[in-house]
Amino acid sequence: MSNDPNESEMPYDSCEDIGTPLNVQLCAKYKRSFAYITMKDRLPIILTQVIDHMSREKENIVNEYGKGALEELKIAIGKISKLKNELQTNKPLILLEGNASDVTIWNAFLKQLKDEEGNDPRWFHSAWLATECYMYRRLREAFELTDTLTSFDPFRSKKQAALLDSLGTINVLCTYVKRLVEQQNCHCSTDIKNEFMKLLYVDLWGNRCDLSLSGGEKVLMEEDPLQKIGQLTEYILIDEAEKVWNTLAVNREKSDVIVDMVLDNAGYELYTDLCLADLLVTFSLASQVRFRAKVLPWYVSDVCIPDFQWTLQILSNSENSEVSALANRWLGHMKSGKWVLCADEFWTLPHVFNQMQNVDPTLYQELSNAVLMIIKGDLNYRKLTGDINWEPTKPFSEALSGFRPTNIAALRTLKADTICGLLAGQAEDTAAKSSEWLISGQYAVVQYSSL
Ligand SMILES: O=P(O)(O)OC[C@@]1(O)O[C@H](CO)[C@@H](O)[C@@H]1O
Ligand SMILES: [Mn+2]
Repeated sequence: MSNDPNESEMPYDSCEDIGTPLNVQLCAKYKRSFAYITMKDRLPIILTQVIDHMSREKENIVNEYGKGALEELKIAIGKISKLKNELQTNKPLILLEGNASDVTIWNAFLKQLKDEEGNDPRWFHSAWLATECYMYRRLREAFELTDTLTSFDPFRSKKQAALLDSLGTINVLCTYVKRLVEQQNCHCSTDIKNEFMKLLYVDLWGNRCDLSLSGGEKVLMEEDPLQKIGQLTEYILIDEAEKVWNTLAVNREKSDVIVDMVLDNAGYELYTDLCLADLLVTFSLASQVRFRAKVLPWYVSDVCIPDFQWTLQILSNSENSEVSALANRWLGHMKSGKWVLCADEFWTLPHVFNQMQNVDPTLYQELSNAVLMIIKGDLNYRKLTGDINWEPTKPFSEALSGFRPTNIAALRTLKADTICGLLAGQAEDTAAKSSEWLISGQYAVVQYSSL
């Protein structure tokens, strides 16, 4: 039993004082896992911040959502407080209420989520992926069941601040991208490849900006991203960017070349996604980019439809003429159909990706029509590789366990204790440099799996 005085009050009955065993799904019952730290400390902090935000902003919320919102705010705060208590006292996960389209799938999932002894699922004793996704879905339920707050996003102000706090870096990147795409005819294919690689790495490191990991604390971007990527090469543990380029180059200027970009965080990361997507359509590496956003507020900073639309709008109204011009160019891509914004329920279900073909065959089929899926971020990587504590040298394509709708590029900064595809000894060498290498966001991978 730990000597943590707080812990003795919490019934973490059979949490084991070990790390996650090999080839087992990440779970908070292993006290030396990031799952345990997340469940015990990080998620309660995020829920507390939501409650504080709602209390502090109640007048503004009532102004925006109507006076009926005041009473419903109080009820929602009560539900979120109850959710936090259930989590902290390791209670069984209860079924979702309401008739939202995903409730049936969620509840079927929860009913099969028994533990080894066939007991009901609990926060510290069921798969971390399931319980953390469940927390965000229960948070959504607190608003979904109201009359006035059904569209309330408790993370909206944080996501908007994440963009506004990065305007310095955005301005620098904008100057570079605007000049690049406006001189589109004076670049030979070598140039285009070089520019693609630069924006791919800028997009990769944009994933460091994640408010879930930071527990909602601001993540400021202040430097020149193009300079910065040159200094970060050593932190890319696996770099298959060349294979990503080759998949695009071989299909360049063909018709019907679709690239799906599965988005992660709003703010600066989304801006880097848009910059990369502009290069893809401008230099005919893709005839269409389909952005895959979330249908509900997710892991604090993930992109929902309103966040995407707000980002384009706020930038198109920027006082900086270059930022405004580039954003208007992007609104043009949306209007022309070169860019499409999609939101699919699957990305906010608890399922790992190799279950997609059964759970959402339509989405799987759609993705199969793309030449490439660019999958952003840590949570998506965890779902992609089954959220299993693989041997670090497990080949990436094997870890996908049969999920292969098309060619896949995963761009991830490491923020959870699972990895695959490393060379022999690479995990040990990196751990010797930084004990937090798997969870700090300091290291990254660009991993590729061909169809
Ligand atoms: O997917 P993202 O935004 O890159 O990271 C999501 C994250 O912050 O949330 C989970 C832990 O709470 C981990 O997957 C990771 O640390
Ligand atoms: Mn995220």
